[in-house]
Parts: sequence; structure tokens; C-alpha cells
Amino acid sequence: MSNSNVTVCVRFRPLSHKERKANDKVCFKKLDSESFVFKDERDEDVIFSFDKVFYDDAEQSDVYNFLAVPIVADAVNGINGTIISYGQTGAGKTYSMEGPSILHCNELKTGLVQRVVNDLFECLRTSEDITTWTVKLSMVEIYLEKVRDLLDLSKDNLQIKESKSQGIFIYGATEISIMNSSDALERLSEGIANRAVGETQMNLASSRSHCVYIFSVQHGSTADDKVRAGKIVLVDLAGSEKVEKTGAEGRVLDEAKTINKSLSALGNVINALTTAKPNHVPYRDSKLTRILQDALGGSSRAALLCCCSPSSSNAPESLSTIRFGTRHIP
Ligand SMILES: Nc1ncnc2c1ncn2[C@@H]1O[C@H](COP(=O)(O)OP(=O)(O)OP(=O)(O)O)[C@@H](O)[C@H]1O
Repeated sequence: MSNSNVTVCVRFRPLSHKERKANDKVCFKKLDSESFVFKDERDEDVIFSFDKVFYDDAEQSDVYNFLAVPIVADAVNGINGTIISYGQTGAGKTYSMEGPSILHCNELKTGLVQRVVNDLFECLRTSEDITTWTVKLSMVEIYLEKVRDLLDLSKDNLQIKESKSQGIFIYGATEISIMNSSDALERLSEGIANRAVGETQMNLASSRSHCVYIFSVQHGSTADDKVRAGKIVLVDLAGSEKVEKTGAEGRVLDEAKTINKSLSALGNVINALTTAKPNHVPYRDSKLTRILQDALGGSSRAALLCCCSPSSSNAPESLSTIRFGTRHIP
């Protein structure tokens, strides 16, 4: 693997009740915990390998332990990290990030976001080296290339800026101080309720915006007088889908085109970062990649979770999801 700071994983959700009832076949075969065989559009077998493959029996905690634990540990040491869930509509992105509900769900189903929040506060509280700390939360969504503040809907076209002291930041975005994990989850659930939800023929409640949650952590240490700052950025991307399949027109078509454009910008950035010596990383090609610039590049740690439907009827879309995040094809 050329760049160990970017971890790329695939997760296949279980077949849904509807897919089982329709007698859908599964479009992949497990080889091991890092590789699987996928039947492509010409019915030929293609082997894909990733840093990790989570099959339909994977627990939420398995995904968290592999992807997120190192990122939380780094953020407490002043290193930025980002976790991104990606995939077609209905592939399990939101389930992986938030579980069935951000506030009310059992331990088994609790998503990455709640686990990150719980561990972050636990690390800050129990570390012997940390004397004082603050955690601030911002939540924005990117809809039709506009950055909207999910904690204050009157701010609907925020600009992204860069400064020496702050790095990349969203100018004027609401930042709220968070004291503990239950406080964080309350605020997150308020922001999540504000997400723009569109309707397409594919999925009646599919999220049409990229949702970005930013936890900025600052702390002082007993070791020296320095204040360390790190951030954890969690991103639930809008569903990627084939425009023709959704039967989209007008605004919905614009949404789909803008989503696909920003996803390919992200794909180009991830490809450049996983290349041995990238000449140029095209962060400026979309609002999404610009916001993520200092949580993806440099010494930051990034984890990409490509969520996939296991059903053969969604095989072409699953294949493009997999290709998007391809680590390598042997
Ligand atoms: N690992 C899983 N185990 C059990 N159920 C799952 C899993 N992943 C997803 N599901 C179920 O599959 C359905 C679709 O998942 P989800 O809403 O997370 O998809 P999505 O990719 O976020 O879609 P969208 O882009 O429309 O927001 C939901 O009913 C969810 O509960």
C-alpha cells in the first residue's frame, strides 16, 4: 500500500427483506478478510482487495475498531483525521455512520459517530497527560455546491477559507462547545434533522447532500506549555447513483449531477493521495474536497468506508462504488 495514512474498506450490508423476497442473488463471493470476487457486468469474476472487507455478518463495533480507533487516538494527540462513508443510495452509509438512530439505539447497532464521540470524551477525561481541553462541533451540509450550516439554517452559503493559524476553515460556521458525549449527540441529532432530504424513484428518503460533522479538539498537556489542536471530520456522503436509473429531471437531475461531480473530485483526490508521490492533489475541484483538504492530506489519517449493496440487481452500481475506492486489483 503506497500511502498508509489512507485506509480504504468495503462493507456489504445484509440482503434486505425486499431483496430476499425477490430472490435476489448475492453479487460477490468472500475470499478472505481483505479480498472478494465480484461478478462484473459481463458476468466475469473480478478480484478486489482492500485494507479490509466487512461482510454482512460484521458488527458495527468491528467497523469502528478497525477504522476509527486510530483516528480518535490521533486526534487527541493533535493529528487530524477523517472518516468518510460512501456508496450508492440504500447501501448502508447512514446505518454505518449513525446506526438506526443517533440518540436511541442499542449498543450493538450504535454507529461510528456515537462511538467516536464516546471514545473521544473518554480519552480526554482519562488521559493523565491532558490538563485542560475543549471540544467544539460544527455541522454543515454541501447541497448543490453550497455549504449550509446545519446548526443555523440562516447561514446557507458559507465560504471556505484558509489561514496559517487555523488551516482550512469554514468562515462563519457555527461552532458550539461540547462538554460531554450526551451533549454532543443531542446537538448532532438537531443538525441531522435539518438535512435536506430529496425524493427519487430509487429511494424515498435518500439524502441528497453531503453531511460533514467537524469536531475540533484543543488540549493542554502536563508535558509542556503547548496547546495541541486536532480535528475529527466525519462525512456521510450523498448517495451516488446512475442518473438514468433514477428517472431524474429538473432539480433532482441537477442534484444527481452535482453529487456525481463532487464524488469524482473526491475520487481523484483519494487516488492522488494513494499514489506514491502525487504531483498535484486537486483539492480545489469541489467544496467537499476543499473542506476535507487538511483532514485528508499531510500527516492526517483518513478512512474511507465504501458501502455496498450485496444484491445482484444493484451490481453495476456496487461495482462503480468498489472501483471508486479501489485499493488495488491483483
Ligand atoms: N449493516 C447493516 N445491517 C443491517 N441493516 C442495514 C445495514 N446497513 C444498512 N442496513 C439497512 O439498509 C437500509 C438502507 O441503509 P441506509 O439508509 O444506511 O443507506 P444509505 O446508503 O445511507 O442510503 P441513502 O443514500 O439513501 O441515505 C436501512 O433500512 C438500514 O437499516
